[in-house]
Amino acid sequence: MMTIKLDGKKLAEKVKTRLIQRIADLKSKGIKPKLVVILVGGDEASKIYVRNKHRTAQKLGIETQDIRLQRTVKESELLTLIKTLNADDSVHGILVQLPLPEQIDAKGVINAIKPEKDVDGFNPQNVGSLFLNDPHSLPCTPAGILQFFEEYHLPVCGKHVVIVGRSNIVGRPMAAIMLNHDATVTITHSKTKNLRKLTRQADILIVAIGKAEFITGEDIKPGAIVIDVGMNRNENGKLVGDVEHSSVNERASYLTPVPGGVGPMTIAMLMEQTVNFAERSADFDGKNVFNS
Ligand SMILES: Nc1nc(=O)c2c([nH]1)NC[C@@H]1CN(c3ccc(C(=O)N[C@@H](CCC(=O)O)C(=O)O)cc3)C=[N+]21
Ligand SMILES: [Mg+2]
Repeated sequence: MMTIKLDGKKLAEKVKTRLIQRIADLKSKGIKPKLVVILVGGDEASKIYVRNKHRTAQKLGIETQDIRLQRTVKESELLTLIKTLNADDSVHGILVQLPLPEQIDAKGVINAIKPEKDVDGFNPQNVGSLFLNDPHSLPCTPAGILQFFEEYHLPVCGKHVVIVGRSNIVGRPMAAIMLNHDATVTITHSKTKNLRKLTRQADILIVAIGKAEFITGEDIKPGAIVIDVGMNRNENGKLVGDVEHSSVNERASYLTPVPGGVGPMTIAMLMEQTVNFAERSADFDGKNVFNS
């Protein structure tokens, strides 16, 4: 079987192109979309993410500000900063890069971000709205994955979607989004018995567990659509996904590459969400109607 590559680089360009006019319209109203990224310490994946976010935002004319804090920063300091950004009308989106160092309670920090500025869609209010099929913002990676299904006209309704991984960032919100699109959803994780028996039943398999090449050709049903969310370095320092592409290729009907698949889409959706939020602030004539 010929496997069709789901090209995230190309699709991300398309998503960004459809933002250009919207950003111009905002600017004619005196509004420049602005995203603030808070970084505490910083691992390798985070650095890639930050670099790519910057480059993309700059090209589009979205303002980004990075606030870099020491790894040893106090939680109270971080919370004070978020409060200031929540109150700043020039800021439309706030993203706190995860993971955070151990001394900081990530849950408390995410809770502190005003839901209307929560571009990641991680705040419990936004998670709840998503689960009730009335989303305010979608987590960027699952939102980016959904774009592939729309772009390539791949039906989701009635399909069996199997998700490997139950993280707050990908697995859980992805399950909610697929359920909202009338899929039958199975979430598998480290405690799942006979996990590979379930992955073989998937019409659509979404893998987000952070284990290099965990899913191989034998683990999928021929013709399945496979979405690889992983970004791991193998022993040679090469970037590899959670899927073994050599064996899944020619067995899957569609497959996202790594790199160039889900990663660029995550960034494109982050930009789109920032623009969405800036438009909402403009619609209300600068007045903050979401008093939270
Ligand atoms: N609050 C928060 N939200 C996140 O969404 C979030 C986060 N924290 N922490 C870190 C992870 C990681 N992440 C990436 C997104 C895109 C690429 C990306 O652009 N990847 C490209 C480039 C790879 C390369 O340059 O080597 C690709 O896959 O093609 C990478 C990593 C978002 N995350
Ligand atoms: Mg990728």
